[in-house]
Amino acid sequence: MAIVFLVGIGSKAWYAGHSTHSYTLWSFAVLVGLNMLYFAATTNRAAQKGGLLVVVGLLFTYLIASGGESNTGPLWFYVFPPLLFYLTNLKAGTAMLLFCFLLAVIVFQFPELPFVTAEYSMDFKIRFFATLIFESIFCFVLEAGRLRARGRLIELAQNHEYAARTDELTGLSNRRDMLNRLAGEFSRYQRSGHHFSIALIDLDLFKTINDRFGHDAGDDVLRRFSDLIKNVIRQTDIAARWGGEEFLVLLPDTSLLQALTLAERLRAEVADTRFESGKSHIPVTISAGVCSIANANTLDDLLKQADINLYSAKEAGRNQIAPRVRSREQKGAWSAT
Ligand SMILES: Nc1nc2c(ncn2[C@@H]2O[C@H](COP(=O)(O)OP(=O)(O)OP(=O)(O)O)[C@@H](O)[C@H]2O)c(=O)[nH]1
Repeated sequence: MAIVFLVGIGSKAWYAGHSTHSYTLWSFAVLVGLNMLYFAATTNRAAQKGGLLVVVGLLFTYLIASGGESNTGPLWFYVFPPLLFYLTNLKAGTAMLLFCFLLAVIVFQFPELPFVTAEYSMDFKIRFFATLIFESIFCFVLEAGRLRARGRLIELAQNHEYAARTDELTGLSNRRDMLNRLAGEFSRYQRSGHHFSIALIDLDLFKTINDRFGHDAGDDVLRRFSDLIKNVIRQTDIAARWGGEEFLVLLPDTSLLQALTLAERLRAEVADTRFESGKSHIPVTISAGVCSIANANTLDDLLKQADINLYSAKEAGRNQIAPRVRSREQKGAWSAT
């Protein structure tokens, strides 16, 4: 758009017989064009903005010093404040505006300088600065308001995005987020063959806990158990509240045996932790069904198999992990039976 303007006004000056003025405006159009070509070749946005600002600064200095056609050149100065804030930020824009004011002061104060050919009346100079200062302050306030609103919108969007994928009570991922992550991990497995496992965990006899100690105490157990999971899993693992008192842990790059080891560590940790409601001790244990993608064809299969394993852990008396495991000589390592 700037090029069209410069070429158009330059052509008008040409027909009006101001050939020097038109050549200068066309030269600026070429500089703007070169700046765009540079950006197309390098995609360096910062250099492109910097170049454009230099070109625009030079152009406005020329317009003020030469007066343009019929001494109307300084009118173009009013484009500068919004353009500067648009191209830079509040701080840099303000600094550059002050620099432009300085240039205008120099041109107005020293008409004998060799490049200054225009003459302006004192009334014009006073009104020019007054209106420009008013416009600059107005642009600054608008831009500051725009930035504040933008920051607030980004914060709101982030909060909504967080709420949409997080379980409110425990702070873990919710079921929807876990389904997305499972789909992502399954695609990674199909692409690169990286195995992963899941552990479906259920708090044993949770209804009894609620009935004996109250719903708030039950909520507290869910929160404390979630904290335990966060401490036991690796940073790359993801834990989610799958629903009610059921949790699902996704373990990337983990074999079935490694997943069983982790589930067993978590089971032991819960059994060893003292949960309390007031002064009463709440007996809390977990059961878990573990499954590896190596033993399933699809995600549905994987989840079904983990559920079946959880069911057999419950059937076998709770406070245990399935598939059943037996310990090897190495402490902490497990093998499926
Ligand atoms: N406090 C609390 N309780 C919940 C929440 N979500 C689900 N529950 C309760 O969890 C209990 C689950 O009970 P059941 O599905 O019968 O299972 P269980 O008592 O854990 O028995 P098993 O799973 O067989 O060991 C129900 O009483 C639900 O009301 C929650 O957010 N807070």
